[in-house]
Formats: sequence, C-alpha cells, structure tokens
Amino acid sequence: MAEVTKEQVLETLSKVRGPDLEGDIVSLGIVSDVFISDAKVYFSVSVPAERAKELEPLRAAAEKIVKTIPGVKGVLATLTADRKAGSAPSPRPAPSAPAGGHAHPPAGGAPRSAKSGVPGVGAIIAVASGKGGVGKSTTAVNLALGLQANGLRVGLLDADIYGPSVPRLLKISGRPEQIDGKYIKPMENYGLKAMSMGFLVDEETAMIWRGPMVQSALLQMLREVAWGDLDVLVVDMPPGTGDVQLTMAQQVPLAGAVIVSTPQDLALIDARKAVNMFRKVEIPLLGIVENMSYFLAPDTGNRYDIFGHGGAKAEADRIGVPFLGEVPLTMEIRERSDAGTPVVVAVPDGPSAAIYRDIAAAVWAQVSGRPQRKAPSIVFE
Ligand SMILES: Nc1ncnc2c1ncn2[C@@H]1O[C@H](COP(=O)(O)OP(=O)(O)OP(=O)(O)O)[C@@H](O)[C@H]1O
Repeated sequence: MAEVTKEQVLETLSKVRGPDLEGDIVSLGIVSDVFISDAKVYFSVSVPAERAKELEPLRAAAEKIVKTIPGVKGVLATLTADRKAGSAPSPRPAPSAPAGGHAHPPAGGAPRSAKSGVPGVGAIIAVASGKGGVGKSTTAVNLALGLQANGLRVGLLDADIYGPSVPRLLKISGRPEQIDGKYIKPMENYGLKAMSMGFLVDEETAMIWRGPMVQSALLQMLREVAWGDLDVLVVDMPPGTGDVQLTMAQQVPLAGAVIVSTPQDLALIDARKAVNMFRKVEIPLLGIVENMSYFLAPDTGNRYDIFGHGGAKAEADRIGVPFLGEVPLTMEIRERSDAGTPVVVAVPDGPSAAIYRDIAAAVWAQVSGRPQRKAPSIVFE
C-alpha cells in the first residue's frame, strides 16, 4: 500500500471547520506539523486554553477524518493551548534557557531527529494520570525514591511544564548550573537527580507556551541535561492528554507508563482515557497505581474504605493492565509531600515507604522483564 503523506493528511484536514465554523483548520494555520511514523499520524491543533473542553469535538473530528485515509494505521490528535482562536501562528520564540545557556531553535518546521534515547539512561518511565489532583506527582517522587531504595540509580524529570511540582516535593530551589556551556547540571536532593521547568523559568512564562515550545523545552530537559549513568529516569507527566504526551510518544523511547488513579469513578474514567492514549501510541502499560485507596486513621490506625475501594484493581483486571498496588490516604504522606520530605526518605521504616518500595519493585519487574523497546524510525515528509 502507498505510503501516507503529510500532504494527504493536510488535504484531508482542510475539510475540518475551524473553531467558530469559519474557514478550515489548515488555512487558519492552527494545525501543527504533521508527523508520520509507521503509518501512524500525529498532529496537534492549537486552540485557546480556556476553550479546550468545548473544542474536544473538533479534535475528535480531525482524528476521525484522518483515520479514513487509506493506509493510515492510527491517529493521535491533541489540542494544544494557544492564546487566540483562529489566529495565524504567532512567532514561536524558544523557551528561556538557563543563565548563559543557549536557546533551542523552535521545533516547528525544522527537521527533527528520530526517537532516540538519552545517553547513559537505561529505562525511561512515564508516570501519568487522566486528570489532575490524583496524586501523580507524589507518586512519581516516591516511586523514584522507592526505585532508588531498591538499589537503582534514578533520575526524576518533571515534564509537568504548566504546573511543575518537583521543586517543591524535593525541596530544591535555585537555578541549575551549566557545564561547558552546553549541558545543564541536574539538581539533586535525597540522592535523586532532578530536572524541572520550575528550575528554569517562571510558571507564568510556561503557562502561555505553544505546542512547539513545549516540545523543545521538554527535549532540552531530556537530552541536554548531564544525567550521567542512570538505570531509570522517572518522568512526571502533566495530567491529561496534550502536547507533552504527544512529544513523549513521538520522540522518546519510553520503556512504559504507570497510570495513577484514585478509586472514584470519575478518576477511573479519566484513567481509562490515559490508558487508551498510551495504547494508541503503543507504549507499554506497566500498570495502574491506586492512590488514596483507603483512609488510615492517624489515631487508631483503623482502615476506612471511604472511596469505594478496589475500583482501580477491578478496572486494571478488566482492561488487562497489571495492578501495581494501593497507596492509602494518610496525613503522613500529605504532610511529608507538602513539606518537601517525601515519605520514602523521611520515614523509610514506616508502612507507607514499604508500600512505595513494593510498587517500585513491581514497576521494575515489568520493565526489566521486558526486552528493551526498540525505537521505531519516524518518517519526515
Ligand atoms: N496518598 C496520599 N495521601 C494523602 N495525601 C496525598 C496522597 N497522594 C497525594 N496527596 C496529596 O494530594 C495533593 C495532590 O497531589 P499531587 O500534587 O501529587 O497530585 P497531582 O495529580 O500531581 O496533581 P497535579 O496534576 O495538579 O499536578 C497534594 O497535596 C498531596 O500531598
């Protein structure tokens, strides 16, 4: 079968009406570069951040129509945040580099390299959730520390560019240093090497980034950081399915993804969305962690299943994804996290630390039991 081309994709997308039914999304200039890899098509559509929910049908329509092109095996379309609806793409400055550093060229339009790993880094694991506030960052940090406690060399990359929380969770402040004017030295605490957009730019700056800037910032944090030799790099992803997920799926050979969910139905529906997204782009699902699974009363130690416990395990079984473990809702986890002294290092002999170490062991068993993922080549038209 003939190879799918970028022109074909754009021609097909030109049948999709713009956000306010004026013109089409291609002539409005709101479709990103189109990537095609192994007959799978990836692109994003820029919309104003505040209209993202309302414009979900537009994303779905764009995805659906591209699927009808003969030879297309899969499509991943995402919405990316823009400031103004229907405007032509604005100039795309590169994100700020640390003092004395150099900025990346804008990613849009420039030829990009195929998926390649990070030198010295063994496995890259994404920690994701379908929606915010489920405790994804807390899980990512304690999972990273749990992997370290189990004897591995670990780094933590905060890819939550719009709301970085790793600086606070690891109690790290200040700006990273440059090495030889080229590499960024990762920050470090509790023996964990860490990098976060929170170390590089103000949060307000990151809030208004467009997709290509996010991509460029993320790749810089991955590839231009002197990570050294690591067995595993844990990536704290932003919630939901957007630019960062797209970039990670396209450009980074992930060993797999861990999905964090709370037991409530809504979170499970969202978790399913995250699972489906990783499935679509053929990233192995290492499993689901149920966070805030049950409540442990600090005074009596009694357990209360206040959220209808067990939902995530049942869901994991149903969709055929490993269940990695349950983390209780405890004052200790909350207070330690918020104080920047994660429970795995603050109370290593306590029950919560043991739970995270077990989850870390389950994750590592999934990763190490799997042959190293080969990065597929990406075709540029
Ligand atoms: N198991 C737990 N027990 C008690 N508190 C928890 C637990 N897990 C997370 N929390 C608390 O819940 C809040 C949200 O957690 P966290 O920031 O990790 O969520 P998130 O999913 O990464 O959120 P966002 O998507 O907004 O970044 C934090 O105050 C954290 O301390």
